[in-house]
Amino acid sequence: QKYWKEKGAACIKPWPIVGSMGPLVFNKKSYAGLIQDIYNVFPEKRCVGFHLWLKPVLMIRDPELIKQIMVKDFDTFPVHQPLAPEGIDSLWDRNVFGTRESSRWHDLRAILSQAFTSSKLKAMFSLIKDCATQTTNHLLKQNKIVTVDAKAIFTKFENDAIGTIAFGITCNSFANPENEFYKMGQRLTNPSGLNALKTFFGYSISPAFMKLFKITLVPPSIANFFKGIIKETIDTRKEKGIVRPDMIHLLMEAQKAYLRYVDKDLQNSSSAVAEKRQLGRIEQKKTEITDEDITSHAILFFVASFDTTSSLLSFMCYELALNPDIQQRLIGDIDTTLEGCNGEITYEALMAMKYLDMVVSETLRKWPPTEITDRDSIRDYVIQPKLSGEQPIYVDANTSVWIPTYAIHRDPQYYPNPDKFDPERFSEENKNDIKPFTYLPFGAGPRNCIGARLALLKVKLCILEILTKFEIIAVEETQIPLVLRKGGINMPTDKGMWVGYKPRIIVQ
Ligand code: HEM
Repeated sequence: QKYWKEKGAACIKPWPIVGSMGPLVFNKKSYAGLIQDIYNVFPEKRCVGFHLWLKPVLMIRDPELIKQIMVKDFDTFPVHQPLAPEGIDSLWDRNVFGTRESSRWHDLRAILSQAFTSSKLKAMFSLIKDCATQTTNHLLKQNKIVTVDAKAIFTKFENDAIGTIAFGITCNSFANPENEFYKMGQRLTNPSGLNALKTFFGYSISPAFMKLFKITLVPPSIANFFKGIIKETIDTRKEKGIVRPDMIHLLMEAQKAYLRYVDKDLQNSSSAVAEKRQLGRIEQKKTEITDEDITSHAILFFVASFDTTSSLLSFMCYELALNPDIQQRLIGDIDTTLEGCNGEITYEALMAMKYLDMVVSETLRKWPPTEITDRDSIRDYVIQPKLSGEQPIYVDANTSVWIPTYAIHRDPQYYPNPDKFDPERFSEENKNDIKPFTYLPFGAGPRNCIGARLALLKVKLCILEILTKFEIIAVEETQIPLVLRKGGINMPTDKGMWVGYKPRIIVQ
């Protein structure tokens, strides 16, 4: 408390050792609930100080200030809080999320952005559609109402989708639920015990402890498994000249472009040219991409999309089950769209579906898969007073600031009746009323989610496939209202998200 008082910010009184995380640690609150509580303590303040264990963190409440930090003053806040001490996890440190080197981040971001252009997404469309079809076929096979925890279905869908897009492999987790890739993916994204602790809190508890015991973010057994897959894929592709419209291909192309560049460069060996080469490398934005880097990014894509995408799909099914009017309108829209393209959905037709987009947007508003996002300052910074009675707030270099996405999305001053699932908030007429920087499911500014367009494509395609064949209904097991699990991070629910998938046509 003293720390933030001296820096000029209102602050929540920390508990010894656990700081402000007590309610989470002692299973009294979900992570989302805790964020909301911290957010609500000082409703009139633009920011509030709290403690992540012993580490002081500043939560930014005011949308204007969020814009200032994420966009205008990006140069001061260009990185996320490191998840592990630098140097301990070479596999993680080099990817676009983990790197703290500004020029490398810029280059990687430029290379990776090419994977998410409309033409690349179009090329991936059929790979994703196959996974969505396998999901519906699995449910259809049973030819009855299938009652299931939606999350269990969509983790399989997402595993297969990211397997094919980022690793270049076909899994079909429905036909083959014991596949090693799925099991390793579960271990990677659902860490338990010490692993869970370190991925979330490790660095803020004690970087020295992590360094001493060489605790890595991606445990060596899992890293080696994924490294093996990537190596095999790269070798086979090089050997057989295979070209597939996925992310490995893109990174392999970037790797080749760099090697061509260095090759050409090394033909001139005088020292004068060396300097030119140095400049040229910066100007031409050529970043070396090693096989390790490709592995690192494949793992990053897995981690970044596995839980987020499957959560979004699960929450959407839950809300549709509880809101049959909304679901019927969506089904009507889907049927009309399919009629317009002879029963075979196209990328363009899917992207043009307005009501589907409204339903997805509202799900992301009510249930954002990532409760917060963050930025670290790389130099000292002052938040100048703006409201009467405010004083300057001094943010030292290497301070973390948090953007409380979940709490903002549930704040009634921005979204009246926030617990109501209402896609109309995102209609053509209404969406312009949403205050800038109060809708942040994919973050904002230059460091926003690079995979947002891919995520939306996957989710829309999958839900369309499902609603073509099924109606989603509430069943006895459906928890109403839905309760987030106390002590849980990344929006887990207390009792799962059980719904029924009722075939629209039962085959006799
Ligand atoms: C519903 C699904 C998803 C949600 C809700 C989501 C959300 C987010 C959020 C909130 C951030 C931080 C943004 C910021 O701080 O401004 C982020 C970053 C990121 N996301 Fe996503 N994400 C999703 C899916 C994906 C997918 C499918 C991929 C890639 C395959 C992906 C790759 C990334 C990467 C690489 C970053 C870090 C970008 C950087 O630091 O430059 N995400 N995501």
